[in-house]
Amino acid sequence: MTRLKAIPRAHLIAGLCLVALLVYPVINPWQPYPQAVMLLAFLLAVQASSWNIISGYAGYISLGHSMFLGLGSYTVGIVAARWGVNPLWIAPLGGVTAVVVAVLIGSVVLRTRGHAFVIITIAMLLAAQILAVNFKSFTKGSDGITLDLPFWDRDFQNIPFYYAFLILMVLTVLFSAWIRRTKLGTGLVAIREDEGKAASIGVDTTRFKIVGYAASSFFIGVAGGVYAYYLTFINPVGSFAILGSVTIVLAALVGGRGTLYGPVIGAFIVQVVSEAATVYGGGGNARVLVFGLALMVVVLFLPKGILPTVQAWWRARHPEKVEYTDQAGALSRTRVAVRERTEPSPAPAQGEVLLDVRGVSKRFGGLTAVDNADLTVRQGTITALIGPNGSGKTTLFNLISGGMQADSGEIWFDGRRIDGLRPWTRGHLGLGRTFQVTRLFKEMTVQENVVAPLPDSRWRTMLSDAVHGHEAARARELLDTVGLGRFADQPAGALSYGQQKLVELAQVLMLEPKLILLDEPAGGVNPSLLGRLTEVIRELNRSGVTFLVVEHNIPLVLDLCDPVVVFSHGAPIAEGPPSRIRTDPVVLDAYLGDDWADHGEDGPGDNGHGTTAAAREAVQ
Ligand SMILES: Nc1ncnc2c1ncn2[C@@H]1O[C@H](COP(=O)(O)OP(=O)(O)OP(=O)(O)O)[C@@H](O)[C@H]1O
Repeated sequence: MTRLKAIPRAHLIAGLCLVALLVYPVINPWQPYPQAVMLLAFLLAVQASSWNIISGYAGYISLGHSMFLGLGSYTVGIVAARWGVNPLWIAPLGGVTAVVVAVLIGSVVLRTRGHAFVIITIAMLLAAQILAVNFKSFTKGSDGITLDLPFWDRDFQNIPFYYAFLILMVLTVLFSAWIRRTKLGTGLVAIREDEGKAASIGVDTTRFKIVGYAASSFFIGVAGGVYAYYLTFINPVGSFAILGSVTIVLAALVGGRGTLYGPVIGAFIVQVVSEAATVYGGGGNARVLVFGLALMVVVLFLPKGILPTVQAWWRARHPEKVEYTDQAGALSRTRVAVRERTEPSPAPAQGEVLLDVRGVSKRFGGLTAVDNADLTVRQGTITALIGPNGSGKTTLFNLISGGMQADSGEIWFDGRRIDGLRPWTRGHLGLGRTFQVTRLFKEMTVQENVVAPLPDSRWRTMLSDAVHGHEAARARELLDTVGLGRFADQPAGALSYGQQKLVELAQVLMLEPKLILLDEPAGGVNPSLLGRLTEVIRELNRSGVTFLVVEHNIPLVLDLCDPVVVFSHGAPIAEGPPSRIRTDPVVLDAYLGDDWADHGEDGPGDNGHGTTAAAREAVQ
C-alpha cells in the first residue's frame, strides 16, 4: 500500500486508464466503430505527444508535423508494395525515415532561433506533398499506392490495429517521460524559457533542438507505417494534409502543451469531438469549423490547456507547505566542495593569466559600450570589475561569455582563443557566469534549474538523469550550500529575488567552472546570507576557482577582491590592490567620489549593507 502511495497520482490514473483500454476490446470485441474511433485517438495521441517534445518542451512550434506520418506511410507503403513484405513488420522503417528527414531539416533550420522554424515546417509539409505527386516511379503520383488487405480474419476487424496503436501510444508517452527526466529534457525546457541563458550554462542549443526535433518524429513515422496498413491506401493529399498538423497542435494545446499527459488527454477530446462533428454536423467540413471554434476557445479561456488549469486549481485548493529558507543550515555549513572536471585540462599555475581580453570593442549604433579594452584575470584571484553605471561592465561580461560578439579584439581563456566560440563551448571550457538581473528558468523547479547546466558535450552527460542519480544529488548538495535545499521542488519563479541569486550561483557551480563571472552577486541578498555568500566564494577560490566580480557594493569588493579593476567609458582606468584603488585620485574622481578618501575602511555613510547608493551619488 505504501508503495502505491509513493506513485504520483497522475501515473496511477494513467495506469488505470491503460488497464481499461487494454480490456475494452476483450469486453466488446464486435464493435468495430468505437474501436476505430479509439485507435484514431491513440494515433493522434502518438502524434501530439511526439510534437510536444519539440514544441511543448522546447517551445519550437511545428505546424507541419503530420509530414512525418506521411513519410512513415510512404516509406513502409513503397517497401511493402515492391517487395511484398507485411507493413507491420517494417513499420519501424517509417520511424527511421522520419528521423533522417528531421535531422536534415533541423540541421539547417534549427541553427537559428525563432519563427523561421514554424514557416519552414509548413513549407516542408507542402514540399513533401509535391514530391509525392511528382516522384511517380516511387509513389505512383496522385493515383496513390494500394496495399494488400490485412492478413488476419475479417472477424477481428480493427482489434490488431487497436492494440498496435495503443502500444505505440504507451511507448511514445514513456519515451517522452524519459526525455523529460534527462538533462536533454531540462535543456529543452531551458531553451523554451530563455535560449540565451541556456547556451550560457553549457546547453548546446543547436544540438539539443535537432535531437529534440528528431525525437519528436520517430514514433509518428512508425505510426505512419501502421496507418498505411490500416488504410491500405496512401496518396499525397491524404498523407501530407495540413489539417492533420492543425489537429496535432490543437490536441496538444487543448490538453496542455509541455505536460506529459496533456497531449494525450487533448488527443482523446479532439478525436471524439471531431468524430461527433462529422457524424452529427453533416460531414467533414463541420470538423474544420469545430476545430476553428475550439482553437479560439482554448486560446481565449484555457491558454495553458486543460491539464495545467486543473493542476493549478488543485494546487490552489491543496497548497503544499513550504518552509522558509534554511538560512541557519546554510550558515552552519563549513565547506563547499568543488567537483573535479570530467575532462581535466592542466589548470594554469597560480598567478598565471587565465583570462586575457585584448583590445576588445563593442558598439551599439553611435555608442561605444566597450572601447578597445584590455583586461587580465590571473588564476587563483578574485578580481573585481567596478565602475559607474553604464561604463560597459556587463557588456564586457557578455563578450567574454559569448552572449554577444565583439566588433574587434581578441579574448583568450586558459590558453585558447575563445571569442569565435559558441557560448556553450566556452561553458564546457570552464567559463561560467551569473546575471545582473537573475535569469532562472521560472517554470522549472529549483532543482531542475540547478541540474540543467552541462559541463561537457558528451552524449552520456546529455542523457543522464536530472531527477535522480549523481547529477541530481550534486544539485541538492549545492542547493543546501546556499540554504535553499528545502525549495528544491518548488517552481523557481516562486522564489524571492535574493533567493534566485543564490540558485543562480548554485547553477553555475554545476558547470565545474574554472572562472566564474559574477554580475552583482550581492544585489538583493540579505546581510547574513551575504556573509555566507562571500564565504562560499572564498572557499571556492581556495579550491582553485577564479572569479571576476562586477559589484557596486564597494566595502564588499574591497574586502573580498584583489586586484580591483576600475572601468569608465568602456575601458579600464585603474587597476591594483584595494588599498591603492580606494585612494587613487583617478578612481575617486571617476567613481567613488572624494568622500571615500576622507572616511575609514567602510567608506562614507556605510551601514553594513554596502554603499552602492553613496558611490552612485558620488558619480552623479
Ligand atoms: N543591447 C544593447 N543595445 C544597446 N545599447 C546597449 C545594449 N547593452 C548595453 N547597452 C549600452 O551600453 C552601455 C554600457 O552598458 P552596460 O550594461 O555594459 O553597463 P554597466 O557598466 O554594466 O552598467 P551597470 O553598472 O548599471 O550595470 C550603456 O550605455 C547601455 O545603455
